[in-house]
Amino acid sequence: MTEPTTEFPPPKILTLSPTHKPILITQGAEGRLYKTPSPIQPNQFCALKYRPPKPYRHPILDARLTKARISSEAKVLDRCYREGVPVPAVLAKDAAAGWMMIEWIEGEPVRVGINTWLGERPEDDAVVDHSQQDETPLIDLMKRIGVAVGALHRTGVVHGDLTTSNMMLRPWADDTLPNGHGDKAEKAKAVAGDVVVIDFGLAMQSQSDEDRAVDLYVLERAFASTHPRAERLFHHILDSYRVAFKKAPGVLHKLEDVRMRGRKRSMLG
Ligand SMILES: Nc1ncnc2c1ncn2[C@@H]1O[C@H](COP(=O)(O)OP(=O)(O)OP(=O)(O)O)[C@@H](O)[C@H]1O
Repeated sequence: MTEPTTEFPPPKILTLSPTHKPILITQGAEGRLYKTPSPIQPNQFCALKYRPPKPYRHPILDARLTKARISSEAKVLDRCYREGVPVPAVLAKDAAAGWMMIEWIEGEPVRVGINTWLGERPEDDAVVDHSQQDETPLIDLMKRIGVAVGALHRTGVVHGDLTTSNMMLRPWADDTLPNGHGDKAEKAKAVAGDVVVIDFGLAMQSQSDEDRAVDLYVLERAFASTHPRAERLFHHILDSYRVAFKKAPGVLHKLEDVRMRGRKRSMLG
């Protein structure tokens, strides 16, 4: 991802309102994400995901690819949303024009919440005396992640890029937030909230244990590199996945094979 800029023209849909300027949130290699007032619910925002034309691609191929990608992402999101998986709702789309409008999810990415929790901990996790710390709020978040991934897989969808950046922590209502002030309460608040899975650009429909295991493996590797100090807690994600998803035992068995292949590959360089 490069630094967001506003130099590029947004899609036509975002230029129609004379009063509201869309905000460019991120700009990746393939697409851009804007925050804009919702045309459906006044006083609310939505996210507009836009895949602009790629000048380096043949125009016919580019139009076909863009349309297929937006349609596929919207279809997967719709399916998940209908089945109660925590994902943003699709509000509108024009696949041929390269955009879809989805529900805006308030809150921070899970990555930020976990890193706030970890705070100034020493890099080397082994020197920390965990018995002195109440890690329940962080462990509870790990369990909510496992439940969300279990729900996703139960629906017959694999995400393709599960990371703690592709999950948002939607804040709970104030009265359900952890009580109190001070460092401990602030840390607990950082990891409070519902886990909402985003970015289904690489997702596909699959019922295969192998595909599901690869999904978990991608998350495991991403987690270890993003939060090395919390790596020893990763098993809580898998434990709650096992409880949330009936077919988890087969997937977790496959995960052993996938890990083994990963280790062999890294040994061979
Ligand atoms: N529905 C949403 N509500 C709030 N913020 C969002 C939402 N969707 C995405 N974001 C924010 O925008 C960032 C980029 O979104 P997303 O990952 O979907 O786009 P991308 O990485 O450009 O997509 P792709 O990987 O498909 O090219 C996210 O990391 C998140 O911070």
